[in-house]
Amino acid sequence: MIYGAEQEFYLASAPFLRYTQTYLWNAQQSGIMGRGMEEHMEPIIKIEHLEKEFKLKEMDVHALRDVSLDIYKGDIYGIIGMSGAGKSTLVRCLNFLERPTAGTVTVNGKDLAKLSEKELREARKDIGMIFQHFNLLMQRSVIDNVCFPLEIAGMSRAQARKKAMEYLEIVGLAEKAKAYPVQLSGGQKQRVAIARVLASDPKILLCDEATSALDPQTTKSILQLLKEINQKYGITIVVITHEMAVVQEICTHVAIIDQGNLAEHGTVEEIFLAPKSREAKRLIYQGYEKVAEMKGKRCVRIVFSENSSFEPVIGNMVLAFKSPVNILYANTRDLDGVAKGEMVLQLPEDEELGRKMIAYLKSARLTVEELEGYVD
Ligand SMILES: Nc1ncnc2c1ncn2[C@@H]1O[C@H](COP(=O)(O)OP(=O)(O)OP(=O)(O)O)[C@@H](O)[C@H]1O
Repeated sequence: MIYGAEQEFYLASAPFLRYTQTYLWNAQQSGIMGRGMEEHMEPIIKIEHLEKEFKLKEMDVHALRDVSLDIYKGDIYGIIGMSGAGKSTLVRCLNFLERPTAGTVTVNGKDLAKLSEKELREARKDIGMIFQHFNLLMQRSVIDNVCFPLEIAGMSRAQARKKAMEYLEIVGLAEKAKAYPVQLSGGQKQRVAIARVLASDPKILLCDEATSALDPQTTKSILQLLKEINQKYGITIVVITHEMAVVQEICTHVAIIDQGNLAEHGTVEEIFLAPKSREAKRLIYQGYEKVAEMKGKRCVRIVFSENSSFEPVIGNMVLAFKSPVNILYANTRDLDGVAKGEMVLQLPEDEELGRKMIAYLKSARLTVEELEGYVD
């Protein structure tokens, strides 16, 4: 493998462990190493049996229940669920903005609950955060917004400005350095927030609904920027969202939170190909227009995970069984840059024929899942 500037930086300036993690991350990205080898790596974030209860006057709110999750260096981990599911609470527990009621959060090998206030402040330097409403200082120019945390950390003004300009270049906003936040679009404001957080050299970036206030096109460009940052700097990213499209666009992994419980987690591909929990199915099927027509019928969802097309398989099946099938939904989705086709078919009423068709589709190496009973 060829060592680039980033690896040299790690070799020169960081302890062996950090270099090893970067090497493993790069090996994983370049396909040298399979995901299975992670078993031998420590997760960068380890959440074990996390509970969070808010005690209110009128009642207690149990926001998180027994959530356990491992996030590895280089992952872009989506946390998805409905409003009030507990996503923000979970992410705020990762830097102890919220203290868990029970369970442990270990970041970079440190159990956050065991740290003193000073050690916790130190540990938080590795964890950056961006928000839905950008949280910029409106009275300060773009460059001063990026400089602000650097100067607070003790960097000289000249040094801070130099570093801030470097990061404004990275996010494509160097020419707006002297502008004020009020003069920027939503997407530009989020870019400033990203430059500001990157300037502090975080190892982990938490994004709390970072694209929810943006239009679809701007959302795409910000997600693309986050992906570039992940790939270029190896920063682990945790993305909170209620939109499956965001998860599909950039995440490698996803955890689905439902009423404070971890409903399901895995790679985005695993969950997309075969969602198991009701909440995962609801999220995956939410784009289906003809859901009402699927009720009470023998429907199957098939997914192409390879580079081929549905038509010959379906056409050949209809010819082989001499029985038509009804196509209720067909679509292609881009999962982290890889096109996946999905289709919902209504099979014939005849039980035996339906079973044979399912076997036929499976023999064509399609992922086949019976929908009956899941569609609401
Ligand atoms: N500081 C708090 N005090 C009391 N209850 C809280 C507090 N923060 C969150 N909750 C409650 O915990 C539950 C989970 O809230 P949380 O904000 O984590 O959900 P969410 O999935 O992020 O929702 P949304 O997508 O709407 O932001 C909700 O019932 C919420 O009312």
